[in-house]
Amino acid sequence: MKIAVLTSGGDAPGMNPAIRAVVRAGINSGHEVYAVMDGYAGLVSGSFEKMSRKSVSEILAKGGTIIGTARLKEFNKLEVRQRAINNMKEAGIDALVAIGGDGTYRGAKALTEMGFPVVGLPGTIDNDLACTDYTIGFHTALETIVDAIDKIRDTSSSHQRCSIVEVMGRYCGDLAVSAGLSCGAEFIITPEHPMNKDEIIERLKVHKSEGRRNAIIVITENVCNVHEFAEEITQQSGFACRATVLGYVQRGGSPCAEDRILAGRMGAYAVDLLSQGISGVAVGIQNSKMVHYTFDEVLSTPNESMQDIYELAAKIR
Ligand SMILES: Nc1ncnc2c1ncn2[C@@H]1O[C@H](COP(=O)(O)OP(=O)(O)O)[C@@H](O)[C@H]1O
Ligand SMILES: O=P(O)(O)OC[C@H]1O[C@](O)(COP(=O)(O)O)[C@@H](O)[C@@H]1O
Ligand SMILES: [Mg+2]
Repeated sequence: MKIAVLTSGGDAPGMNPAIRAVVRAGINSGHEVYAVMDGYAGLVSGSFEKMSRKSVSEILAKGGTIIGTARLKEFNKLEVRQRAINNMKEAGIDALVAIGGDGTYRGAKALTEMGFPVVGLPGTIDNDLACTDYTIGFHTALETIVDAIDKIRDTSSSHQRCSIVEVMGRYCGDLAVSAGLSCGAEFIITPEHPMNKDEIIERLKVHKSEGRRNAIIVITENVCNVHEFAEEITQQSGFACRATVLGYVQRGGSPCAEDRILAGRMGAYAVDLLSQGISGVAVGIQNSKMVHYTFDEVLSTPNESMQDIYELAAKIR
């Protein structure tokens, strides 16, 4: 079988180990493996490169994705996807492994509905996909955030300030809650558990009156304007407050061991599925076991895998 592999949407640490696993497991199972450059854009332009064992050597520790990624709006058009399928058929490609997040899965579902076999791997720092406990990249981004917040705590405490730290996640609070819990943040604000600003300011006043030197607020992006919120806190709470938007630093860097292993397992599992003639599904990890669900199931199921972490953060705050 000729298998193509692509990475799409926001890059995530661990995408390279996932590519490596698909290539190595594919070749070891007697398949040919092709890389598609720059996500769905490469499918549409027919940008394929045959991979060898050597072309994926020394990439386990590299951040980003060596085959590039893209966001291609036009992929929601039928004629654009048809061009992608025609290009794959012309190159003799039988199946595709698409590594990315929810948008990538929507594209993969659409290709599946057009009759082309696709298997999805969850590659996003956001952890915003259902039917998997973790996505590839989540743990590395979490470590980066924890390291940054610990550093912010040092300077915040020295100056007796309150610090707001905005983290990624798009509309999913999993990074914020996990980082907030790990760093003992005084407040964690997520789309799942938003908090009333007035209540936070009241609690900060109490905090200040108890002689506490600083406070950390971890917040998911897209919840509010953190600079305006910092100004309100400064005006009303008694704490001078600064906001830090962590930004793209969270997406870069060498994948942690957990992400490398997860990516390896998922890549090999995807090849096993295709070898068995199974497609139209996305791979996940649940209770340490590899699982697969249809794209429809993943995209229509609420993402509640971290429910217990949200509850724990509330219990031990
Ligand atoms: N409804 C859709 N139909 C077809 N393709 C889509 C759809 N939504 C997203 N995609 C494709 O998937 C790409 C990646 O999605 P995006 O949301 O940017 O990142 P991620 O996959 O990481 O969530 C998009 O740029 C687009 O090419
Ligand atoms: O790279 P861009 O286009 O600025 O997108 C930023 C978004 O990408 C992410 O880093 C990753 O999101 P996706 O995995 O959905 O692509 C989000 O956390 C963030 O909101
Ligand atoms: Mg996404």
